[in-house]
Amino acid sequence: MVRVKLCGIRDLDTALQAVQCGASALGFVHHPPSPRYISPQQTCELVQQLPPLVETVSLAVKISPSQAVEMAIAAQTTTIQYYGTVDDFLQLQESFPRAIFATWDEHQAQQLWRESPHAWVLFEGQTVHHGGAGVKADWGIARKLAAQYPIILAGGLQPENVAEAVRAVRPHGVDVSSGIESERGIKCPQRMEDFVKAAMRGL
Ligand SMILES: O=C(O)c1ccccc1N[C@@H]1O[C@H](COP(=O)(O)O)[C@@H](O)[C@H]1O
Repeated sequence: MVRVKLCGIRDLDTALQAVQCGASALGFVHHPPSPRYISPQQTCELVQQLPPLVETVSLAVKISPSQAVEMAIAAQTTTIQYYGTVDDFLQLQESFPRAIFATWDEHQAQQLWRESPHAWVLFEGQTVHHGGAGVKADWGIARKLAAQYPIILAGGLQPENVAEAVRAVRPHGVDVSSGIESERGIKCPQRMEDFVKAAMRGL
């Protein structure tokens, strides 16, 4: 079964709807320039009201490994999705093993796997602003990577294309932010539900 992460959650109602739809993970963006920004403290309050058995992911963008860990501890999230260098990610893994390395660069993924073969990679589209922009990943490269190690596919996924993406890439999981919104930063309950159903249909 493909795992589904719905990212950019900012309030409890949306978080509970996402869980109800069958999402296996919820993402929280602690990156101030993002329209989906939520502070670690607000995330902590929200996370405490979630039912058990739901993975919660803090997005750490271009900050040091120690700041990323501090942030996840404050947010009380289970996992860190990290945007930075391979070296910093390797350091992060030492203190916070439940971490995912986000990249659009095939060579960075390979470099990481040479150092840490069990590292989790989220492969997304290439953007200037580090994700959340609806830019599609290169599914050909993603397929090649997924044949080597399980990956999470992100970037430009929507209810309309996620089943095809799952069939083409065969990832462990998929991740979406802008593709389930009615407007920038505002999640659409119907699109969240359609996305999870379509992702499950893909396999
Ligand atoms: O969602 C954001 O605002 C965001 C900000 C900074 C880094 C990552 C962000 N989101 C992640 O980007 C990818 C792809 O998003 P989309 O579906 O193409 O909109 C996804 O992993 C989000 O978690």
